[in-house]
Order: sequence, then C-alpha cells, then structure tokens
Amino acid sequence: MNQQQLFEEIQKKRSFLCVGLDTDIQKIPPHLLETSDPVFSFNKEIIDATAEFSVAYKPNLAFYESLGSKGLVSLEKTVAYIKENYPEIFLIADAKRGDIGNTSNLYARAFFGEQDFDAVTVAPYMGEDSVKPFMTYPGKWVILLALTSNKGAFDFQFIEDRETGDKLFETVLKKSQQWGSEENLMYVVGATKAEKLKEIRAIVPNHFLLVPGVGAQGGSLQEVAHNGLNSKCGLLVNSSRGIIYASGEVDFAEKAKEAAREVQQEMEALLQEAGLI
Ligand SMILES: O=C(O)c1cc(=O)[nH]c(=O)n1[C@@H]1O[C@H](COP(=O)(O)O)[C@@H](O)[C@H]1O
Repeated sequence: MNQQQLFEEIQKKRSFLCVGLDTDIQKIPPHLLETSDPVFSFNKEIIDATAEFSVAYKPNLAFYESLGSKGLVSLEKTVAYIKENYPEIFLIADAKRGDIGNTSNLYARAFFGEQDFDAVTVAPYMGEDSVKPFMTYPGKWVILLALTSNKGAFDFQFIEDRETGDKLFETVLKKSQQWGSEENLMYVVGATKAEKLKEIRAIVPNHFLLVPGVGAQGGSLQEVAHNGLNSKCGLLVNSSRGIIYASGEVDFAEKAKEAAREVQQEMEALLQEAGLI
C-alpha cells in the first residue's frame, strides 16, 4: 500500500485509528478459553467489530511469541483473516526488530516474505545496515522508533549531540531520511510526547507517524492531531487496551466496537476541522 492509498482509506473511513491486537490470554473473556484457539477467536471477533472504524491493525509480537508455537499459529491465522476479509486495512507487525544486515534480511523475510504484513516496527539503534533490509520489499514499510511513549524514552532519546545540538530522536529522524522516503518509512512518536510533535513535523513534514499511547497510557488525541496532522493526515493513532479490553465479558466485541466508534467520531471531527475530509 502506498501513502496516497493509505490517505484515501483514512478519508473513506473518516478515521486514522490503528487497533492494537495486544491479545493477552489472561485477559480473554473466560467463555473463549473453551475454543480451540482462544487468541484467534478473540481477534476475529474484535476485528469484525472494529474494522469499519479502523484503517490499521497492529498485533504486537510479544503477545503471540509468549505462547510459543501456538501463539505463532494464532498470529498467522489473524494475518490471513485480515488479508482475506479486510484487504484494505494496513497491517503492522509490532516487532521492534533490527540486527546486523545479514540477520535483518531474515527478519524482513519473516514479516514481508513469509507473512503478509504491510509494515514492521524497527529499532534504529544498530544503524543503516540494520534498517535497510526491511526496505527492499516494494510497497512495504519500516516504522522506525523515534520518540517512544514510555518513561525510559528519557534515558537515551533526549541525549544531545555535542556538535549539532540535536537530541538523539532528532538525529534518528534526520539521518534515517537518507535511508528511505515518505513512501517506505514512518516513525513512531508516542502520544505521551505530543507536545514534541510540532518540532518533529518541522523535521519530517510529510512522513506518516505511528502514534501509540492514547487510551491506556493517557495521551491526548486532540493534542496529537493539532500538532501532528499534515496534508495527507500523516497519522496512525494506535489504541490497544483501551479498545480490545473495553469489556472482559461476553459483550467484549460489542464494547470494543463502541470504544472504536467513539475514537473514530473524535477523529472524524479532527479531520473535518483540518479540512482533510
Ligand atoms: O511501537 C509501538 O507500537 C509502541 C511504541 C511506543 O513508544 N509505545 C508503545 O506503547 N508502543 C506499543 O503500542 C501499544 C500500546 O498499547 P496500549 O497502551 O494498550 O494502547 C503496545 O503494543 C506497545 O508495545
């Protein structure tokens, strides 16, 4: 999927919501535990309930890998289900990968060759040769960690370069633009750091940003949109727990739908206000 197609989906659905499929077996409603694949059963119902309000899904690999081979089967079935039933939806593997080039090549093959993800989250720490292998697949995207939503973001990401005065996350944004373009590179910016989005937009005016941290982590969608929207929306805002665990009972899918609709309606108003729909 290219940038224009993603923007058109956003306009069509009047939403830039990414639903995080962080499916924790310990939080799945008890009645689903009797099915042969509780994680997939949960995901399928969540997807069917929220697809009309979301333009992207983001399974976080930790939730699947932690279940061993069974979890990987649930993930594969989830990917296949989305691709078959909702092919217009942008599918992100939240894996935060990155290693020496030879190894990154195989990570890239895992997500883009073996599985049919549209994008994968990548850590920039090991530099250019660790990131570029993910960019060799046409139509596929790298989503590079820039300024993350967690407290630990302050450990390294704000360290200033003595020569340029740039903070580390600014260096990541600037340097990585030599590796890819706005057609294959997005950045993660946490919603909890929304006040930084204006400065970030000055460096990357046209790139899409994946913004996690609204909902359970308390980031403000309004602030994210006011500081981060660009002429093609340029934002995918993720909420995981705030949507998929809106209820832990038999009505979980219905409640997830309501939660997704609520966010979509707020997004629609923000898109209208910005003249994007
Ligand atoms: O790369 C990410 O998606 C990510 C980056 C970041 O800075 N902060 C962050 O929360 N995430 C992920 O986004 C999701 C947030 O989940 P909720 O807090 O439940 O909405 C989790 O899957 C996190 O691993």
